[in-house]
Amino acid sequence: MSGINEFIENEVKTNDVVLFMKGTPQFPQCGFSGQVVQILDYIGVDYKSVNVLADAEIRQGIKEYSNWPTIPQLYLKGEFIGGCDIVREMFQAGELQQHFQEHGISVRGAA
Ligand SMILES: N[C@@H](CCC(=O)N[C@@H](CS)C(=O)NCC(=O)O)C(=O)O
Ligand code: FES
Repeated sequence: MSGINEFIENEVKTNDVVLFMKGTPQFPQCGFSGQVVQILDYIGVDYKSVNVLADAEIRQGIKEYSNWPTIPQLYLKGEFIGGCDIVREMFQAGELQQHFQEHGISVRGAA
């Protein structure tokens, strides 16, 4: 396994929620990444973010890791959830919040 794969695996296994994105939550560098940040902030979950624009190897490596061609990529407990479209659709259906809760992640307004 390459060093990049190990780095990615470590990130997604040691942090409950990880968002691979362009830019930072404070300053997203792309609207797709920004949308996922807004949804996660609205739901009120804590998450680790990784800026793929800071490292070309991570930008490429994360696509191979998940077999998904684009950024952003959201992970929950080591599992790839999806990109912007999937996250938005799940959020609008109330499924994202439910999914987090089912995995023991506290969300805003939940007991
Ligand atoms: N429909 C995608 C939108 C994300 C997307 O198209 N990302 C592009 C542009 S930011 C991307 O990551 N391209 C490959 C790259 O920039 O490395 C989703 O649901 O996440
Ligand atoms: S950086 Fe251009 S669409 Fe995301």
